[in-house]
This record gives sequence, C-alpha cells and structure tokens, in this order.
Amino acid sequence: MAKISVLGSGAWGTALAMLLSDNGHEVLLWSPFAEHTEELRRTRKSSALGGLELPAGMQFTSDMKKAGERQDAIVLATASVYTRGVARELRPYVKTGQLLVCVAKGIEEKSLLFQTDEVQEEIPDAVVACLSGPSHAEEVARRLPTTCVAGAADSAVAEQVQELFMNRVFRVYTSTDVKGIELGGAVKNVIALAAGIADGLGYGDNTKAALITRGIAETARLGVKIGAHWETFAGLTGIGDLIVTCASMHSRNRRAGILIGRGKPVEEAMREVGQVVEGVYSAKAALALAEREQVEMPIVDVVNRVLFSELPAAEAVRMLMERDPIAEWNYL
Ligand SMILES: NC(=O)c1ccc[n+]([C@@H]2O[C@H](COP(=O)([O-])OP(=O)(O)OC[C@H]3O[C@@H](n4cnc5c(N)ncnc54)[C@H](O)[C@@H]3O)[C@@H](O)[C@H]2O)c1
Ligand SMILES: O=P(O)(O)OC[C@H](O)CO
Repeated sequence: MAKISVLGSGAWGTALAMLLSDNGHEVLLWSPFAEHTEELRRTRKSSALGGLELPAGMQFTSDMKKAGERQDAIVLATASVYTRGVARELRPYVKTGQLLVCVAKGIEEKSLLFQTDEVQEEIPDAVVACLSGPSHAEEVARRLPTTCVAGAADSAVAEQVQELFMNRVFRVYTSTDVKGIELGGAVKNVIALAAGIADGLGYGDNTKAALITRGIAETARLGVKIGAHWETFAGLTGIGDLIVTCASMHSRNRRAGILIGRGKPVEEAMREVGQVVEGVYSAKAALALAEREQVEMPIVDVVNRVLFSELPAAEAVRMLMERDPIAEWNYL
C-alpha cells in the first residue's frame, strides 16, 4: 500500500483522502490552516462534508515538510487559485520523479495555464498527472458509485493513478489527453454558472439542455484548437462533468448561478454558497484563451459580461437567443 498526502482539506481533498484510506493507503491530509488541522485531529469529522466521520487511520498535518517528504503520491486538492502557491511551498521537499496528482479544476488567469502545467512549471522534476470527472465530493464521501478519468501524457503514469484511486464504487478510466480533461473541467464550471442563472431566472429544462449541449460544443471547439481530442468532450470529463454540474444541487457553481439569476450581486452569491465557486475564477481565463485561439465561445462570453460588466442576466439570455442564425455543426 502507498503513502499518500492530500494537500487541501476542503470537500474534495477530504473526500479523496477518505477514498484513498478506504483503498488501504496511509493517508496524510494537509491543511494550510493549523486550527483546521487541530479540529480534524480532535473531532475526526469533516466540517467541509457536513460533519462526516473520517476513517480511523487518516492522519492530519499543517506541516508541508511532513506532507511533502517520503510520499509515494501527493494529491493537490486546494482551490485552483492556490495551486501554484502550494506547489511552490511543496517544491523543496519532493524527490525527482515524485508523482503529483492535480484534482482542482481551473485555468490560471495570468498565464492561461491548466493545473498540471502550473505545477510542472513550479516543480519541473515531478511527474504530474490529473484526476477529473463527474464527481461531487458529497457523493464520493458517501461511497456512491462514481466514475473519473486519470490523465497523464504517459499512459503508464495514468495507470498508476488509476490503481491508487480505483475501487468498487469509484471506477477510474485512463487518458493521455490531459489538455482535453483540464479544459473540460475548468469550462464546465463557467457553463454551470449559466445553467444556474437560467434556473434563477425561472427558465425551464429546454434552456438547461440548450446550455449543456451548446456549452460542450464551444468547449470542444476550443479544445480541438489547442490540440485536445474531440472525443474527450463526449466523455466523463467533458459532457459527463457538465451534466452533473449543471443538474445537481450539490454544485456550488450552479447554486451561485441561481442566486445571480435571482438578482444577487456576484460577491454576495459567492459568500452565500460559502465554498469555492471555481467558475467565477475561470471565466475570464476561458474567454482570454478563446480570444487567443480565435474561437467563438458565446456562452462563456455572456457569463463574463454578467459576472464582471453588470449585464442583466435576462439580457444575456436574450443576446444568446438573438445571435445570427447558423448551422448546428460546421463539418469543415
Ligand atoms: N467539491 C467537489 O465536489 C469537487 C469535485 C471535483 C473537483 N473539485 C475541485 O477541487 C478543488 C477544491 O474544491 P473543494 O470542494 O475542496 O473546495 P472547498 O471550498 O471545500 O475548499 C477550499 C480548498 O482550498 C484550500 N484553501 C483555502 N484557502 C487556502 C489558502 N490560503 N492556501 C492554500 N489553500 C487554501 C482549502 O484548504 C481547501 O482545500 C476545486 O478546484 C474544485 O473545482 C471539487
Ligand atoms: O460544486 P462544483 O460546481 O464545484 O462541482 C463539483 C465537481 O466539479 C463536479 O464534478
């Protein structure tokens, strides 16, 4: 069995730490906040997961040296805006060839890099993979059947990650299309904001289906342009994750969108949700990436205007509906 540390004791880091513990691994859960580590040690319950009990063997720390040294794998599970900083803090402690698994979903606003690229830039000697898919932490922590994809440029590395995480209720596929996986994971949060906004405006299932389907179309269009495979967007980390995020009330992005659609200012909606709303952080970066690649992303565009330019939500939907008539697919 492996020694694994999970960096980030939010909902996702904790759910994955539980899963890895279930798989018999020796798990160390790191939090940047000493008082949170103390609370986890004392209560052995996760406030990020509604007070769920944590497995007996799980250990806790706020010491990066302990979390970084002598680990077989390290999972980076903080909110995406902290990934680079955490990787930088981790760098002095990891060995050459250290396996790092990125599970946050986001695009860095300044560099337009995905999570694995940011981490590789900070720790060039590490072997960096990702794990993504339709996977609400609340359900993974309750051991409800879930599927994900382990991604790495080297398929042997993806298989190594698959082996660490897979069990009877958590099925893991492998892929070498890391770009496709990470783009799908980041953009689906922006589209889920749009789906939530439509819900908040009182629109129906037709509108939701339109946003999901056209949302994956524009994501795939950008993906293919940056060298990802079209098929990835028809898979778990593409349409799969988009469906679960747009449809589930577990989704923080969808819930924030509902509040915005009902007229709440963005900051207030984020505060009310209380946990990370990644779509707000990835929206500008997704649009900037699309502009750089000269790819049209109408849904991402109007979400940006609603979030940052005070465009009324109903007006955003009108703008999408009144775009020039076009063919559904451009087969060229
Ligand atoms: N919750 C889910 O169901 C789920 C599922 C798959 C992927 N994800 C992704 O995982 C990532 C983390 O999500 P979450 O649900 O755990 O969020 P969360 O809001 O529950 O937790 C926030 C995370 O950020 C970390 N953090 C907060 N302030 C920090 C700081 N100053 N420095 C370093 N780290 C800090 C916390 O330790 C914690 O790990 C996100 O990118 C999210 O999209 C979440
Ligand atoms: O709660 P959300 O909207 O951040 O979504 C969580 C996961 O990414 C779903 O796969």
